[in-house]
Amino acid sequence: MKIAVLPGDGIGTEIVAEAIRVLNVLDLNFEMETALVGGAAYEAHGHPLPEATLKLAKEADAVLFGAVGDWKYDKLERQFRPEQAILGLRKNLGLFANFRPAICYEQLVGASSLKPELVAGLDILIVRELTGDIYFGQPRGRRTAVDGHFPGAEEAFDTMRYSRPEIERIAHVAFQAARKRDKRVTSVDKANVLETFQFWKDVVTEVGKEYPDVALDHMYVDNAAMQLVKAPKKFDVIVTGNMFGDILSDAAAMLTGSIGMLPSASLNASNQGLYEPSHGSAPDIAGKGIANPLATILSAAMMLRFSLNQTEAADRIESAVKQVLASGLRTSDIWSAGTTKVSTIEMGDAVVAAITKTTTKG
Ligand SMILES: NC(=O)c1ccc[n+]([C@@H]2O[C@H](COP(=O)([O-])OP(=O)(O)OC[C@H]3O[C@@H](n4cnc5c(N)ncnc54)[C@H](O)[C@@H]3O)[C@@H](O)[C@H]2O)c1
Ligand SMILES: CC(C)[C@H](C(=O)O)[C@@H](O)C(=O)O
Ligand SMILES: [Mg+2]
Repeated sequence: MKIAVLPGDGIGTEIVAEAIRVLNVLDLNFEMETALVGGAAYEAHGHPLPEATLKLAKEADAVLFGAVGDWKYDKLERQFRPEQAILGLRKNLGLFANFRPAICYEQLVGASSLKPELVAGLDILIVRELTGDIYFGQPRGRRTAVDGHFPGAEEAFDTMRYSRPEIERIAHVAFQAARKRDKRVTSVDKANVLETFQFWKDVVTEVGKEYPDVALDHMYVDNAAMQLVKAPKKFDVIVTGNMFGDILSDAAAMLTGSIGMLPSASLNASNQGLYEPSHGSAPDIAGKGIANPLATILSAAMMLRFSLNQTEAADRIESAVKQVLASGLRTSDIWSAGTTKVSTIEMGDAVVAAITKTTTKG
């Protein structure tokens, strides 16, 4: 078994280093190979997703990804911007199903920006379609407007689109996930305005008929954003398109205490997966040694569970994380009075130590 390790930029390198230490202590005998991606790859090879990196990712059984991006690349031609690396990996590997579980650990109830009673016990799953929608629709570009409010003016445009099979397959993923949980799916759309999302709603409804044991309801995305901060525990599984899923998952991150707590798994049809925290390269804190590595460590646990058939090892990582939080250690993003502030590396040390302790106990 081979894991492609792509740390990327900013805090990507800091948090992936901790996840690697956690994987190493489990002694699972995987081969790991590291490659450059994002801005780091652009600097070295002139492209954010070099051929060799893509090849490594395709050949691996799973990819562990950090984050890409930095403000200094924002003026580059789009094809050279770091973000194209993660988009290219998703597209090239066919990683259409993105799982973003938002779980509020008991110890972090007070770290959320919401009232404790709204998030205590929270366990929701966002299933985000990841290879379609306005992110990948063609045509897109710049042109001179021929109509609209300002004919003759410079304008930019993107194309929102979804095909029936694309919606069907992500809907199946969501219903099947719901069967293992509380058997409720909320499909989030904007069918009241966008034809793409009326179609989305129609197709999800059709697929839902194959899952009579799962309750399906539909919600407009603006209301969903509100409900997520009003009564998040009412959700079980949320299924939605690429762009709405991006936005709603960052909002859901704060329900867990911090975006530094939200892992993710992106799977293709053959269960090959890319695992990454839901957050970005955080240039504002990069290099300071204060980033929370837990979203990446928990993404590594998802990798063991979903792609590498190592359920027990995944359980051990997750219970080590809970133990560390119970012992009061916190990176600054989840720190509150009465807890102990630790660095990225100290948090990694603590998870490694908690795993080692359970190993010794046998
Ligand atoms: N998958 C990815 O690689 C990915 C995802 C999102 C954003 N990005 C890129 O990252 C760059 C920064 O984007 P942004 O600032 O909008 O989003 P971001 O997620 O990087 O950061 C948003 C805020 O959350 C904080 N934060 C994020 N992760 C944290 C962690 N692990 N511990 C503590 N605090 C954390 C940051 O310090 C920042 O204040 C951009 O170039 C963007 O395109 C990449
Ligand atoms: C960096 C960017 C392309 C990416 C996205 O929009 O999908 C990020 O925000 C994410 O959530 O993984
Ligand atoms: Mg995002």
